[in-house]
Amino acid sequence: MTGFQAATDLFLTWFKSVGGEFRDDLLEIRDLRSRGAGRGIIATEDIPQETTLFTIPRDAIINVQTSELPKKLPKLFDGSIDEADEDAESLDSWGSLILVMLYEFLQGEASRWKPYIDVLPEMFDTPIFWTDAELKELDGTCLTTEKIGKEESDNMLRSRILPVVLQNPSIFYPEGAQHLSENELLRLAHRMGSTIMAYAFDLENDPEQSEDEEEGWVEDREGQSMLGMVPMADILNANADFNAHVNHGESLEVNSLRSNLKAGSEILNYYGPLPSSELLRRYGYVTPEHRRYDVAEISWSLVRATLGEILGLTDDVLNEAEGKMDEDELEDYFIIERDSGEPSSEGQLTHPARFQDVSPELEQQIKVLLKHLDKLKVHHTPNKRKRDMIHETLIAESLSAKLLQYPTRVEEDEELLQKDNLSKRHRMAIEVRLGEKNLLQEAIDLTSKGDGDMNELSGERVSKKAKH
Ligand SMILES: C[S@@+](CC[C@H](N)C(=O)[O-])C[C@H]1O[C@@H](n2cnc3c(N)ncnc32)[C@H](O)[C@@H]1O
Repeated sequence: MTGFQAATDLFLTWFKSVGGEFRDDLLEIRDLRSRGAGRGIIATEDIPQETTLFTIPRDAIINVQTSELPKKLPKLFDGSIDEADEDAESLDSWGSLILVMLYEFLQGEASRWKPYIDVLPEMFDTPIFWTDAELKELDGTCLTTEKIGKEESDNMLRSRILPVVLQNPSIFYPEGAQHLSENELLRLAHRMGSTIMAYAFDLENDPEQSEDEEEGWVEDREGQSMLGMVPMADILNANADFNAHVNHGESLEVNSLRSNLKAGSEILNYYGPLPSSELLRRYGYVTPEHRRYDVAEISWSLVRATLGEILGLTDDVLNEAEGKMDEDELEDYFIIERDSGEPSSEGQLTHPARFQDVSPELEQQIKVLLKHLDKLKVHHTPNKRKRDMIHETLIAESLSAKLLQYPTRVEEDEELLQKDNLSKRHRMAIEVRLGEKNLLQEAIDLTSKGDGDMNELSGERVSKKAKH
């Protein structure tokens, strides 16, 4: 038996010993590493709709209510720390759970969750762990350095999390245990943070309990919900086309959703309508089913520069007109996305995702800018038809300019994906950028339907330029 299988078996035995119920007669935890999906849960029989597949008692969850750590450092967790220090922020649910996970991890055999912690990952494919060369493949996509947030996480962990462990070694380490160096601790804190990002659940109240008790499972401090690590529910992989649902009651219950869940199918949870970029950022994987939710971001500065080009206006003029706009109305970025609809109650994707419009917010901002240009008498668009033409041309050309910001073209990406020697990370980066480009092309096609008009305007611009 491999170490991987042995760890799975120990975990399942432990899960039952803490009161978890698992329908072994219907399900099996399988090794899905050959398809890059770690562990997953597979149906071994056909499963009827609304079958309870497994149940997790609330005290088997790891969080601030079940771990011993908050009892040992009460001031830190009850929000009363540093009341005298106005600059001190209390830990949010994220920071609290990182500390709890560090504590439980460092406790080793002394943690009551040890067999569960042993099946949590040591390595991640989320971009926060990518090398610079790997990150380069994401150039032009929504996954910017800021969005990936390595530096911000480092700072948060160094300033808020590590000092707590370093100042309280006798709490975090069992007697005789070797203490980690600051760098080792930082690596471990990143690992715990990423585990929480990809595995933790937002816990909802047990409706029965919250009726008569004030203290519920939703931590209402500053409106934040309570995060928790939920053994077994997080062995489930997930997709946009899914077949199971987690119910938050007295215990957490995972139920089947489909009327026809066949033996051999993987039981899949749902993380929400996430675009490939966000799925990669939070969970370190992508799937074809999530592509329908892909998004691209276009900056206002690019649209503005394109408008300057089309109308032959200088930056000064554009600045002046923009200066007349209400600052609250001025967005820096616009999201381009399809109308993807909702999955059915059985978790199926029944409608194709289609564009309705490129971005009503962008259209509105362009409209306001054109109105101010008109008022300044630097550019007059005499009739609606002409204004619409400028609109369409501007949007289509801005989207085309955005396409040029990716270092590779669609055809190159498609060719690269045919290779079978690509690393997993490289392949995922290509999927993300290709998804964005396909989306932008679809938006261009939608905008370019009135091509005749656009040609007319482009022709006008060319002749205008030629005159200068
Ligand atoms: C909550 S865990 C699911 C259990 C996980 N497979 C394991 O072995 O621990 C979430 C992680 O599982 C992987 N995962 C989830 N759904 C996946 C899918 N459809 N395809 C590939 N990997 C998936 C990703 O690595 C993700 O970060």
